[in-house]
Amino acid sequence: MTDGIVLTGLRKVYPLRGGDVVALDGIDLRVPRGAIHGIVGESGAGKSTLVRCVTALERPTSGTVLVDGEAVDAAGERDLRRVRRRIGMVFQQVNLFDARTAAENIAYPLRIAKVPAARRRERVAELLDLVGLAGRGGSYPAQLSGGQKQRVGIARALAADPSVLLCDEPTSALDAATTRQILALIRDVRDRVGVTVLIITHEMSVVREVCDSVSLLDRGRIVEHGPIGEVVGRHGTRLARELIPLPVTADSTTVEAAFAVEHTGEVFRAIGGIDGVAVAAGTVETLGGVRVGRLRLDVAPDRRAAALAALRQAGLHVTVAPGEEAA
Ligand SMILES: Nc1ncnc2c1ncn2[C@@H]1O[C@H](COP(=O)(O)OP(=O)(O)OP(=O)(O)O)[C@@H](O)[C@H]1O
Repeated sequence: MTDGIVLTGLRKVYPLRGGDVVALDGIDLRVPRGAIHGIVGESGAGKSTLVRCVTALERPTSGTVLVDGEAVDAAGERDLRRVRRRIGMVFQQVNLFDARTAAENIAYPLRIAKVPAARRRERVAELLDLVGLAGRGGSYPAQLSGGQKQRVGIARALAADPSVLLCDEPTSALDAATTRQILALIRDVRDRVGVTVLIITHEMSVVREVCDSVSLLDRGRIVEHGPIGEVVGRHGTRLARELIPLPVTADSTTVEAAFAVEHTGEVFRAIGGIDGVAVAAGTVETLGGVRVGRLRLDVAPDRRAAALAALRQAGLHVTVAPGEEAA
């Protein structure tokens, strides 16, 4: 049995009168048990369709979806209910019952599954504790902040002890500080209960902060994929560029450059060999568990084009102000 999520040759075509829409065009993806995987991509790339296929809300046109070794795509009505119970869903809009307390909202899927009342109470107390809301079970949604409501949403998604947590834009409605707390909670939940997490997002900061690996979806295909440490190290790729957002300088004589810290020696040797480049400032930060060095470099205006080419040749992610490249 293969644990986690395995998608093979997943294809989804929506037949429309004006011509078929190919929403997923042959997706192969494996997310091992306990991993946090991000799916990023522009609007229309196929992210929601992919989620709907994993939760069996949508039947793929062809290909297979396995969750912990069980074929979701081929499940019959009865199996489907059991398979769906293995998948917890967290959405941008939490959609709690306003007239029910946090505890009652969390207990709801357990009532549906006919879990006895005593066990329900026990489980709800465990879940409130897990999501950092111990003592708030009696609060109504209107008495909770956006972040607290999302905590209730996560507890509710985990109630039936799923093996997969699908998070569809889980933090898009939250401010930056609350986003960080919710992402830390998702990571903590993964560490404590070993759930496999798939996060659909359009925010690279979410990927940076919480994901172990990432796939970039473009017109129904995975065009870039890998562990965060690997994708940020790939030269000139879209994910590497977007995962290492360096502040763009408006000054044509300075540029920013980033590199994996283990290459510091080579990077400094390379810079030392390039005419007209000097290090002005530097810092190191950790990104998805990978240490990345950032440098601000002074570049002599008359050597600019050659210096930028040489820096890139040396494997640095170089960022210049828009319109400054040719200056
Ligand atoms: N039910 C449907 N019928 C027809 N076409 C659909 C249907 N659902 C999605 N599509 C099309 O499939 C493609 C992928 O859509 P999808 O919603 O999966 O993208 P997305 O990456 O989730 O976008 P967003 O970030 O805007 O939600 C789009 O071209 C969309 O118009």
